[in-house]
Amino acid sequence: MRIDVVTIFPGYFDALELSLMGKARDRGLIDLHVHDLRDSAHDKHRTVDDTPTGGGAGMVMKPEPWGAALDGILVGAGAGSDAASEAGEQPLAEPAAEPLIIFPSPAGEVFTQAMARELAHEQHLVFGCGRYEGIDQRVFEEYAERGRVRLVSIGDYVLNGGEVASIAMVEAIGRLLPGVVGNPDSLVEESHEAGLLEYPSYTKPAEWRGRRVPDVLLSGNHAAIDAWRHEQSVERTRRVRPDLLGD
Ligand SMILES: Nc1nc2cc(Br)ccc2s1
Repeated sequence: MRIDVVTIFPGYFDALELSLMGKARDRGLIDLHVHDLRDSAHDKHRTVDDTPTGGGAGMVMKPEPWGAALDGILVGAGAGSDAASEAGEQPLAEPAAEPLIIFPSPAGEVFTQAMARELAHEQHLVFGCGRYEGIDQRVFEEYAERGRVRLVSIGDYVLNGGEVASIAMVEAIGRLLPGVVGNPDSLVEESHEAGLLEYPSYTKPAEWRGRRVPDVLLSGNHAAIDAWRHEQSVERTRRVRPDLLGD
């Protein structure tokens, strides 16, 4: 999977050089490209924001730098117009899959494990990280007309920008790609994977500060263990997230 990120704070994405995401990149499972939006701001001061038209507090991200940055990514991916297609000729190679552009936004659809699974099938994702009071609305309109755009929220709270949300989504999606996590079985019984929260986990020692591991887990009776774990998942979900059960 190719992932492009547009941001005024590229340094945030150094976090994706670590751990599993870093290994996935080293192994070519994820091809990450981070673009500084200011490199697409061609005025003398590399301006990316301006005051809100109609008044109001804060600043809004200007459309021109976003247009230059996203065009550069889309045309580079063969998803925008190019000389061959403009000349009406057949492209030499099969055009690349059309990228999906994701703008993290508190006003977006809520990101879920189901969406992570869905997006893990994409060949090319582009994350546009807004800051300030957001991005000029015409950017969303422009790219929704030319391709696929989704505004996505990672929760009902407001961050200072889309970078942290993008990192969260890249990790949630990236870990589902074949070969990224060592044992794919570990993806099956996680919270939200089957619409339930995961059961509590234990390891050695069998007793710690007078607290024993539940006897069933020491029984070797795997049918009983599976039943206990499912019961624990349902009980935890009903207690903590009854909405997931439709209650
Ligand atoms: N929860 C979220 N808050 C924000 C704030 C900004 Br500014 C941009 C994107 C997001 S996603």
